[in-house]
Amino acid sequence: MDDYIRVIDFSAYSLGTENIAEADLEALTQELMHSFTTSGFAYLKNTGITQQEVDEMFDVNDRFYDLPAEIKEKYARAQDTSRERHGWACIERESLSGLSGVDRPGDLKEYYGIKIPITDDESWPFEVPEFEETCLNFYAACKTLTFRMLELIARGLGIEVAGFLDMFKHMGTGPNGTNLRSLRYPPVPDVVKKNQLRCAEHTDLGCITLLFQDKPGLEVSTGDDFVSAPPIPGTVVVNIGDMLQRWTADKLVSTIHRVMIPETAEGRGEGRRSIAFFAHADSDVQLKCLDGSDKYEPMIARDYVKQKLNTTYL
Ligand SMILES: O=C(O)CCC(=O)C(=O)O
Ligand SMILES: [Fe+2]
Repeated sequence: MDDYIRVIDFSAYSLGTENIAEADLEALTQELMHSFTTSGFAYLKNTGITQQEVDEMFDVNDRFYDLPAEIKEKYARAQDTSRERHGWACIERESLSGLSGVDRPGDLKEYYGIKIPITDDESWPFEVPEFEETCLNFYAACKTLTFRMLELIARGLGIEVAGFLDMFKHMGTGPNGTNLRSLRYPPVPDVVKKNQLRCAEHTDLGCITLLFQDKPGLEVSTGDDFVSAPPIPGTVVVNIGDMLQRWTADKLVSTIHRVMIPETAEGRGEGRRSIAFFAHADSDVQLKCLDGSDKYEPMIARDYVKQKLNTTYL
């Protein structure tokens, strides 16, 4: 099972590299496709996103989370369950168990969702002056890395690269559900509700997720069991979401994962932080099986997201 979530060296196509040799691109494509068609998960090392950038994101988000609740409340995300919204969500506001059909209490996490461009009724927390810039820079880096992966995925699927990338052209600028989310799991309270987890088992609903984490707790399903996917310094976890599984007629797999409550008293006394970048196709894209089959009915991305999100807010 050691090989279930492989570490892939992305240095040939890391951010900032140009003029990549065809053989390197092909090798990387094969490695990614192996992981995405088996466990649906991989670690990428040497992506070009540095640990310093990740630490700055953790730091600036901590400064927001450390504000009094009444200030954070000003930045609460709109209670609109039909789409991703920009803003903060308090502990137990969301249970991702809805996505897997299991009944659990709200997750023991708070989060801030960055969904750009922001709308007239949304804002950035001015109490943490560097928040907006740090988050926007990190979003840009995640977007570039995602586009590189989408390009390799298109190659791996044998479809036209430019046409596929065009279906993500509004990411960060227009109608597209992509969002960057920082998550903070507080030290576990003395009393925990029955069946409550830090993050309930679920599959991600978008196309590709990038995940940066500072402590163990993440577990990935193998079908009949779970394996842990602890942080490996200098790497980012990448996984496939439901939208891409459906779109590829199940060739790429979206795998169940969760974040458990630590078993030891020491672990429970510590908080945990993560940052997830959920990349979606443009909202008006028709998700029609890319292999030309009719395994799934064509569906508009916006409607797909709406249907999934309706299950997660409490
Ligand atoms: O915090 C983590 O490590 C994972 C969170 C997650 O899977 C999610 O928010 O979709
Ligand atoms: Fe997830």
